[in-house]
Amino acid sequence: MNDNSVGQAQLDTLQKKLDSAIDSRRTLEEDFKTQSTLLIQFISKLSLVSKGVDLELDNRLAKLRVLFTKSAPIADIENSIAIITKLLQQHAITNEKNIAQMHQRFNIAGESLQKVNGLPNDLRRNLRELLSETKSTKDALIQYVPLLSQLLEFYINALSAKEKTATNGLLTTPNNAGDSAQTTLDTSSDNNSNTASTFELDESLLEKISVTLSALNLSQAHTNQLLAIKKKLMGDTTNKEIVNHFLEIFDVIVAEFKNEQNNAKSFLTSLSDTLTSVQLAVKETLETQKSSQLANDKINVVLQKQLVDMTGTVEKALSLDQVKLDINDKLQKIAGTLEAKSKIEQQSQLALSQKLTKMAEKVAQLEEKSRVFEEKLAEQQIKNMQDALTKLANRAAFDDYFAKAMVRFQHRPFELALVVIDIDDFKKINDTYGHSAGDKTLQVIANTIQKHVSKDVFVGRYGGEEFVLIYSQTAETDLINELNTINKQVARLPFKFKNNKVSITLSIGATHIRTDDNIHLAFERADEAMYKAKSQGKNQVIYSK
Ligand SMILES: Nc1nc2c(ncn2[C@@H]2O[C@H](COP(=O)(O)OP(=O)(O)OP(=O)(O)O)[C@@H](O)[C@H]2O)c(=O)[nH]1
Repeated sequence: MNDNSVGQAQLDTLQKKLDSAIDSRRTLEEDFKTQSTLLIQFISKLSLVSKGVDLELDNRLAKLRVLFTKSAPIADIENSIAIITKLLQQHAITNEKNIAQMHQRFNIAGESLQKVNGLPNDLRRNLRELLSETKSTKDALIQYVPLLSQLLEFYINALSAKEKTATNGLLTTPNNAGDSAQTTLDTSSDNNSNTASTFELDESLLEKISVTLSALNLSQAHTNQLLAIKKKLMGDTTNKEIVNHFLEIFDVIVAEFKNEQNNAKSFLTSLSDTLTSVQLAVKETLETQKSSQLANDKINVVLQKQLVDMTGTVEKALSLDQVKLDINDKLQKIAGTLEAKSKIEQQSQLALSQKLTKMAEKVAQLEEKSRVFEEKLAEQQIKNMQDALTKLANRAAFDDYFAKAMVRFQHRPFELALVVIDIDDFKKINDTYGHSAGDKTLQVIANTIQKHVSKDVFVGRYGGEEFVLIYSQTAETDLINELNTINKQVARLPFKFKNNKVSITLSIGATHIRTDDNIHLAFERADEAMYKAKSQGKNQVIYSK
């Protein structure tokens, strides 16, 4: 082999090593790009899930997504993740504060009840247990605070209402009781506190409680429990039973708080944990890159020096043979240095790809959790728009649907009609056969209406014994025919309460929306038509032009 071919072979080896170093670098960059895309997708999904929870969090996540999309410097990304982690921590603190406040209120109300004289022993024991349990665990969801406060208010009202009407000494209030929570249950007429005293609940109060309970959107299991308690409450006749059932209602609501809170808490905790570990992984990656950059820089210096040496060798050489020998020697050294360089790059690539794999696993785990949370949120949203008793759309869903229909109508008018349906003499059903019979009646009538309306008609429970329908493409005659059919179907329902056959009828008011209407005017017209049906003898449909 002549000198030229030895030199050429060395240069070829050098070229190959350089090529392989360039390839490793490219693979590294591609891997990083793939993982960045994965993170961008994850952050998008995360933004969707946490949307509306906190405006600032929404914005920060959007910014982080942009940073990833435009491959911003890793230090900026690290900074952005640190801010998001901090936000999540602040969120957790605010949440804790709200929960603490909620508990304080809960305990104040509970302790007031404890001060009531003459409470039965088992009730006192249950109450003590409930209070000590809620004191230590501090569980509650802020969205339920107004409902729970309302319920507590009913409870206190129930006791003080009896104060005023108690003429038989069953309930009295001590003269110094300035605080409504100091209401005293006095069983002086019967000193045995276990003996049940008569306590007739104010009907409007029961109705308010019933409506409040229906407005609570709890899980299916808790809703069933509440319905069962509500049923028992309607048949209660003694103080002891009523108070016990109120406490059972609290128990169900507290249990629901716990479930909901645990779900949200565990999601936020794992979100925060994952972001922290992503932040750590990014930091480590940055450090790995920095140290591999340092090692590379050092090698480059060595290479540089070796190349300079080689030039010096040629300049200083006395003979061609010596040049050959020296260059050969230097080329060996350069090849060794390049090999070391490529090894460092491979190691750094391996370390980086291991970290990215770990990160991707974490992201996948969190994606799964956020999917479950997303499903729960969607379920909750459906429940928020549904009436718990009849399973029809509720008032909120109606308001939303009708408002959107009105916007479409104002954009381009079409046959948009609104119908208000009210059950006739419904109070009589409640008064004669009890509230449970009334509830059952509402369910059966809701099903019958739903069964006999055309497809695509919106059916909702407006409240109490009132239903609303929205028709989107039905002309006057067809609308009146369909409403008459519904009316007849309901009148034919074979209701039987306490062995009495009962016929229940409807009063129905309907109208088409006019171009000069607004939501309020249209509703009033349909409502007036319904009242006209009532005043003209009930059990009929009135259409208002
Ligand atoms: N069982 C039950 N009753 C309810 C519910 N919501 C409202 N009510 C009752 O519905 C009744 C409505 O009575 P009113 O408004 O006097 O009307 P009505 O007896 O139907 O009389 P007309 O409208 O004149 O035919 C009241 O007794 C309410 O307590 C509920 O969710 N369940």
